[in-house]
Amino acid sequence: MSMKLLKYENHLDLNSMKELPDSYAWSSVDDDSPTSCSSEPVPVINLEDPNAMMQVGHACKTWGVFQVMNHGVPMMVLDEMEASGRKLFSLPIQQKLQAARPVDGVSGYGVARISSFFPKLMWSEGFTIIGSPYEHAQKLWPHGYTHFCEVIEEYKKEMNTLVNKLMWLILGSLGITKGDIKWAGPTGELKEACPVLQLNSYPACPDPDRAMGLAAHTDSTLLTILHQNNTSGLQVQREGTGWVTVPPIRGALVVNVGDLLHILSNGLYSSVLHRAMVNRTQHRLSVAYLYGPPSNVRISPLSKLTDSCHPPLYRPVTWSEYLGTKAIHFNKALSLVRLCARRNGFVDVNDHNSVLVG
Ligand SMILES: C=C1C[C@]23C[C@H]1CC[C@H]2[C@@]12CCC[C@@](C)(C(=O)O1)[C@H]2[C@@H]3C(=O)O
Ligand SMILES: O=C(O)CCC(=O)C(=O)O
Ligand SMILES: [Fe+2]
Repeated sequence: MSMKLLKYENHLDLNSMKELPDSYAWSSVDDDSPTSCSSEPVPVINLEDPNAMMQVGHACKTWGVFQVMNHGVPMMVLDEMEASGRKLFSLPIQQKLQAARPVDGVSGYGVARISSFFPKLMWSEGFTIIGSPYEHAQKLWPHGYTHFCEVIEEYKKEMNTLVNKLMWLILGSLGITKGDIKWAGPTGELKEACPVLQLNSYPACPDPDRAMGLAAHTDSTLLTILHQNNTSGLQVQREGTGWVTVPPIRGALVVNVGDLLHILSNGLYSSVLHRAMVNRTQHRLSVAYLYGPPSNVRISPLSKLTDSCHPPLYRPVTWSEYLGTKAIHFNKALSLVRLCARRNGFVDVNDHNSVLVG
């Protein structure tokens, strides 16, 4: 029997397993348990606050993650997305496998793409939608796919509006205006890259302290907007503190700084390392809207943010080039597009284009 089939068989069992199989036991998970009780909470920003831009900038600089309220996305759109996600993941495994992600593909049903970089399996299943959801939905619900498609399209529309709002707040906080962004249209709308929607399902787990829902990673995006249901599990790593839980707040959305915003801001705003934990009794669901630049745009540090004292730290890269690097090198991808010496004076060993400065 092939490994792929075995993995999917294990998946089939995730919802009913009474014990954690060894292949899912991450021995080191509780060595670095969260310190969230004692630490400062992840910032929660009211987007209607006149000071929102300053707060967003501060959160990007000091955390790389924040939650937003009064973001303009109707509660009903969030609830319907959640219900549709639940419906999808509660289908029988054979049905879900009709829409399985091809071995060399990106969209469809399957285990986390980053699984291959880890020796143990993750306690989760994912569904990636790129472009139109019709093809997948038709395979999942041959006789009733239109509602799912409508929900996805509506969700993407709302997320696109919000991502525009957030991008301009973030760029504004860096002193960047519309004329500085090549991929902004005449009325300031950011030309839409093909957005990616990632649905994640984390079934209740018999031994949550030894399991991992989604292993630590940064997103290969400019921004990610995450909707989590009422079950906690998302944790972010903060320098000097450790893992901090991002508590679910009804109606709020989590915003992550991704690697491409890290590059665009010349490292002023750092992409955030995050992971998802699982729990013993509740099924957890999350929906990530992954926002990147249009495919022909090369992202490099904004010239307004660089001068002779602050040279560009990264070389230009398109979203798809970066995804390709990430798919091969995973968490070394960002240092592989880095040009200059690190602030601590060392040159990254992976970086063959390094120039020492200062
Ligand atoms: C556009 C993207 C961004 C991807 C790859 C591709 C499609 C799915 C995205 C995710 C979603 C889940 C976490 C992640 C780490 C994963 O494994 O798949 C993400 C990855 C990335 O941000 O690198
Ligand atoms: O489920 C979560 O809270 C995290 C999901 C995530 O990090 C992702 O989809 O990229
Ligand atoms: Fe993520």
